[in-house]
Formats: sequence, C-alpha cells, structure tokens
Amino acid sequence: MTAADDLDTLRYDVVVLGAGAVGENVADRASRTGLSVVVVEAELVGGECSYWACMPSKALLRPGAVLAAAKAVRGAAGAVAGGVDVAATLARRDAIAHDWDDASQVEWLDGAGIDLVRGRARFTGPRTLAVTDDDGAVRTIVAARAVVVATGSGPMVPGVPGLAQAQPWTSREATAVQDVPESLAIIGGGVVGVEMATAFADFGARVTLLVRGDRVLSGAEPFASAAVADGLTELGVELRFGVEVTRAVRDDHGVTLTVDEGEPVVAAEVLVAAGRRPRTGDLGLEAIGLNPGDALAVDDTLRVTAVDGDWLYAAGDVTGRVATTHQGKYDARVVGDVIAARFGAAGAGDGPTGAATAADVDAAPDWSRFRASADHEAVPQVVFSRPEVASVGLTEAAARAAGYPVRVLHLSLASVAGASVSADDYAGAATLVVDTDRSVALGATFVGPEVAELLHAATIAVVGQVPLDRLWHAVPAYPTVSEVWLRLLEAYGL
Ligand SMILES: Cc1cc2nc3c(=O)[nH]c(=O)nc-3n(C[C@H](O)[C@H](O)[C@H](O)COP(=O)(O)OP(=O)(O)OC[C@H]3O[C@@H](n4cnc5c(N)ncnc54)[C@H](O)[C@@H]3O)c2cc1C
Ligand SMILES: NC(=O)c1ccc[n+]([C@@H]2O[C@H](COP(=O)([O-])OP(=O)(O)OC[C@H]3O[C@@H](n4cnc5c(N)ncnc54)[C@H](O)[C@@H]3O)[C@@H](O)[C@H]2O)c1
Repeated sequence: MTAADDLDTLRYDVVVLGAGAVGENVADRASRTGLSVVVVEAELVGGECSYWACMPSKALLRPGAVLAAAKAVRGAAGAVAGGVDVAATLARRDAIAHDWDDASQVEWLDGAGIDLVRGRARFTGPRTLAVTDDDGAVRTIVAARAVVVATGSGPMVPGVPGLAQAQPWTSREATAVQDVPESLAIIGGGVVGVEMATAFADFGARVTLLVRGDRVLSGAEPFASAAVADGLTELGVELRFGVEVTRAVRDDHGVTLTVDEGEPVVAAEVLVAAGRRPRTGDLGLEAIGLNPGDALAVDDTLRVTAVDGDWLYAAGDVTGRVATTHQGKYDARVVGDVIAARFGAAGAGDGPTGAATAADVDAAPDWSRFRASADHEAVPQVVFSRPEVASVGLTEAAARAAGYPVRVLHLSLASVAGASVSADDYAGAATLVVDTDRSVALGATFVGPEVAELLHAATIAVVGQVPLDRLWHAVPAYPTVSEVWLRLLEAYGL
C-alpha cells in the first residue's frame, strides 16, 4: 500500500527508475505478489525503443526492404515503379512512434495497477530518491524493499575537436527525422551506423559511412560484415574503412569532417553512431557509494554486485550486459520474478512465481526463471540492414576464444530450394558453430533477405543445447529457407 508520510514523501515496496521497455516489464512482474510498485520516468513512458530506437528505425527501413523483396521476384518486379515514398514512410513512422505521445503506455501502467511519478530521479541515500519534476518540484520516494535501475543508455559522442559544437545528430534525430538531408555522414560502422545508412540511402540521401576498423559490424561473423558492406555499396553508400575523424566544423554548407586518411567529408548533417553509455551520470550514485557514469554490474539475479544489503537491482542497457530490447525485457522478467518471490507474499496474487520464496530464489540453479543465464552465451540479435544479419550465441571467434572445441559449418542459402522460390538470384549464407565435444550448436548466423524469421529456431537449438542428432528429427518444411538446417546437419555428417 502507498502511504504518504507527508505531502512530499511517497513509500512503495519497489521503486523502478525508468519506464522504458525494461522498467515497464520489471514493474509488471514485481507487482504480481502484492507488492506496491512505482515507476519514475523523466521523459516518455515506453523509453528509447518506442520513440527513438527499435520501432521508428524499423519503420524507416521496412519500405525499402519490401520494395527490394518485390524487385527480386520476376512477375512482381515489373509492378514496382520508383523507390521509397519518403513522405509516406515518415508519416507511417510517426504513427508507429505514436507521435511521441505516451498516453497509451500510461494507460497500460494504470491498468496493471502500477503508479507513475514523472520526473528525474536521483539517489540521496540507500533506498531513498529525490525526484524532480519539470516544474522543479521535488518529492522524496522511499523503497521499503527494492530499487531497480532501468535508466537505459544514451549516445556516446566522441571527444573529436569541434564535433559537439557541430551539432551532430544522434540516433534520436536520425530516427525522428522530418526533413531528409541531401547528404549524411555517419561516424561508426556498428548496428546504428549500418541500419541508418541503409534507411537514408533508401531516402535518396548521399551517405558516407566512416568506419574506424576494417569492417562494419565488428562483432559479427566476418562473412556477415562483408555481405552488409557489399549491400551498402550497392545502395550507393560510400564506405571508408580505417579512418579516424580528427576534427569537425559546421558552416553554412553543412559539416566538414577532417579524417586522418584521405579527403575530408562534407555533408549536410553528421550522425554520431559510435556506441552508447549507461545513463547513470546524474543518478546520484555517489550517495550509495558508486561512481556516476559507470554501468551497474549485476549478477544473474540482476542484483547490483557492488552494493550490499539485497535492495539494489538493475536491468537493461544500464547494466552494460546486452543493449537490446528483447534481452533487456528478458532480464526484466527475471528480476521482476526475483523481487516478487523474494519480497512478496508467497502465493499471493496470480503471478508466475507461485509460492516461491527468498530461499527458492537463493537456491535456484542456472536456467531457472530466477537466473538470467541466456545473457552469457545465447543472445540473439537481428540487424535490419540489407541483407539482414540474424545471429545467436557465439561466433566462431568467440567460441574459440572461450576454449570450446569447435567445428564450423558454412553454407550458401542459394542452394536451398525455398530460397530460389523466395527470390530470383537469392544471395545469402548461414554458419553454424558446433561444440564437437557435446555435438550441440553454440551459435548461428544467417545473412540474406528476410532471415530475421529464421533466427528463433537457432535460438531454441542454442538455449536448449539440443544434440544435433536430435535436431535431425526437426524436419524443415519444403520449400522454405529453413531447409538450410537440413543442409547444415548433412554437412556435419548426419
Ligand atoms: C537507433 C536504435 C535502434 C535500435 N533498434 C533496436 C532493435 O531493433 N531491436 C532491439 O532489440 N534493440 C534495439 N535498440 C536497442 C534498444 O533501444 C535498447 O536496448 C532499449 O531501449 C533499452 O531499454 P531500457 O529500458 O534499458 O532503456 P530505455 O529505453 O533507454 O529507457 C530508460 C528510461 O529511463 C528514463 N530515465 C533515465 N534516467 C532517468 C532518471 N534519472 N529518472 C527517471 N527516469 C530516467 C529515460 O527517460 C527512459 O525512458 C536500438 C537502439 C538504438 C539507439
Ligand atoms: N537491430 C538492433 O538490434 C539494434 C539496432 C540499433 C542499435 N542497437 C543497439 O544499440 C547499441 C548501440 O549501437 P551503436 O551502433 O551506436 O553501437 P555499436 O557498439 O554497435 O557500434 C559503434 C561503432 O562505432 C565505433 N566507434 C566508436 N568510437 C568511434 C569514433 N570515435 N570514430 C569512429 N567510430 C567509432 C565502434 O568501433 C563501433 O564499431 C548496440 O549495442 C546495439 O545492440 C540494436
């Protein structure tokens, strides 16, 4: 029950900082054994993913992907006249981002019985927060049981001389774009860099992608990086590898980026896509003995390991574990259940933790509902470039570095009957990384048109550690691209 000590102090069992996808899910599950829960949000309920990241970025990319799919099939290609309708695409993106209005998500919180306090929170001591609203009014919130930090991450702008003054775009300006610039320079060849290069090339902007290393998507299998680079080049994106931006200047013509190798790059706008940092700089972490700006390292119950007393938890981007919505929401389900079981009334409500108690949480093994075991070696991700890259688990390099005995199977998807029906001249490939001791898949990567939907089968194989001779009995339907599984297992010798 919420009890106001005085007009400015609120008490709850659980206080969740940040109402992004992760905070919302923590609150939902933590409240299921009768605990009172409040979420504190400084901007929009729904967070980065709904308004400036996953959803709007995929909305920007989808029309180009659909056109490319139609153009790849004789019989449909002739019906495609012209390219992406930019105005309609941006209007659809606006609708998908709910016109940056969080009313429907607030309604959902209400329906779930979770309180919302709008404002920016900072710790003033253990379990105690000061929340400042837009008018400068300050309220104290005290957590009787637990605080969960789910404040996400913000873009990292490198300290290149002049860059901050040149008013660069971050992913927010790119995903919320209203006027497509004639040209765009992008610093960083990671996920944001390649996705936004694809979208803005579709919109007709002249795009230059500046990559520090020798490939895009440096954590992916090398064949995936190469295919994405080829795809970007085909779209007209200029790729420059091995370059470091040394200076930025904005004038009436746009931004000039000086680089250490070759000609400067001049563009109407520059997008910084150089990675993200946890949003903990203004959280008052010093009041609880932590360093502002640091990620909040957690154990597999999502408890912050550097703070004693079993009251501080964190989930999502702020932990520095995995920066995707789906994995953050998985962590949110785990920590929500941990809190519901540890602090709630056992058996209360209709929650999934049932009669579990603190002792059950402590004794829980890996891969139980109370441990975020998949974060270590079973993380899936789709990069919505063209071609798409869908991967899960360990790459060959990561598996070898971890000391596994590895065999790598690699196949062209073009050899699969389903691919030839899906598109003329279908180009794509798949890799399966196998632990030869246990004969199980450690990781898989698919590259090609619309391979995103192939991924979950691989995730199940990796998480389930399904022996390959059992996987042999998972028969892929004919003629689908999933038949690649059969070919991969045949290549393994089955
Ligand atoms: C361009 C882009 C595209 C992406 N695309 C995908 C994708 O396709 N798929 C995918 O899985 N992931 C994608 N991601 C990653 C995904 O957006 C993040 O992993 C996800 O948003 C993290 O969720 P979160 O709840 O941890 O943080 P956030 O969504 O950032 O939410 C944190 C919330 O906390 C609030 N907050 C911060 N500080 C305070 C404070 N002191 N007091 C109160 N409130 C505070 C913020 O206002 C925010 O609403 C993308 C990221 C970017 C940048
Ligand atoms: N589809 C998806 O799942 C999706 C889409 C977009 C973003 N995200 C998430 O958002 C996070 C952030 O994405 P991101 O692309 O910003 O980060 P990233 O870490 O994927 O890539 C950043 C790149 O910028 C480079 N870089 C850093 N400093 C640089 C500098 N000074 N000059 C040039 N290059 C520099 C890095 O070497 C790296 O290659 C990622 O962790 C990703 O998981 C996910």
